Amino acid sequence: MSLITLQQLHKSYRIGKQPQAVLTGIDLQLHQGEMTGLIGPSGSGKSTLLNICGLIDRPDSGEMLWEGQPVDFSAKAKLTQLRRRSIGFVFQSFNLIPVMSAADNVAYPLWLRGDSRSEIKKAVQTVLEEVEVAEFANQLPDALSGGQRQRVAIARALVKKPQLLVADEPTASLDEETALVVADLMKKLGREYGCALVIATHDDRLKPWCDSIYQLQQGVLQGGVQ
Ligand SMILES: Nc1ncnc2c1ncn2[C@@H]1O[C@H](COP(=O)(O)OP(=O)(O)OP(=O)(O)O)[C@@H](O)[C@H]1O
Repeated sequence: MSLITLQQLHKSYRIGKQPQAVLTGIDLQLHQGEMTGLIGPSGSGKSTLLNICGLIDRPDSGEMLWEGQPVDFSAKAKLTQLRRRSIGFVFQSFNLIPVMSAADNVAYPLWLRGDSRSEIKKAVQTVLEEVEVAEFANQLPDALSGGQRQRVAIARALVKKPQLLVADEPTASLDEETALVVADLMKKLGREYGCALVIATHDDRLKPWCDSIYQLQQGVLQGGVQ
């Protein structure tokens, strides 16, 4: 069974008096252990679709199933709980908290969840080693390179062992070599942690990492399993 099933999702934004249709009938399944790529021109709705998958935004109509159960977008507290517990996010601009060390940034989702200090310490150390930045644990984000910051952001997304990892242009701020290393790491760790990974990208070089790749054009998805 897929982790996430989207059925006939529609979403528009109102700009002035005019509604602008962005998603016009999206059908998609995301499977654990697999990487799904979304490509498409700027403004085609990739972030909008990721935000719905990540329970940050809601569709106007259509259904989203999580492990086969319909998601109720009006149940805000339940959505927040599911998002905190089960979804990790990686962004182009890393979104690390500048006044917190790399280790504390990674620990943050576990503090929010109320884990014990000893559990947090162990989990943070393990994941920082997996993304190969353990030696920078006590540094502030400003002291790290872009690639190192994105590794810390990946660690922060994975530390709670999410079922879904949502990545919006995760390599767009990185040089070519670093981008490919980061893509490789996300794919490897996504498999290891058994999460479904959905990634929006302009970067054609990431295609080989994707199990399925979809082009978002005029509100609908084209493509599929590679
Ligand atoms: N909160 C919002 N209010 C109004 N319009 C929005 C909002 N968010 C997105 N849009 C519009 O929806 C369309 C799709 O935007 P979206 O950010 O999803 O595209 P994208 O494919 O991710 O673009 P990019 O590749 O440039 O990041 C755009 O026309 C954008 O202006």
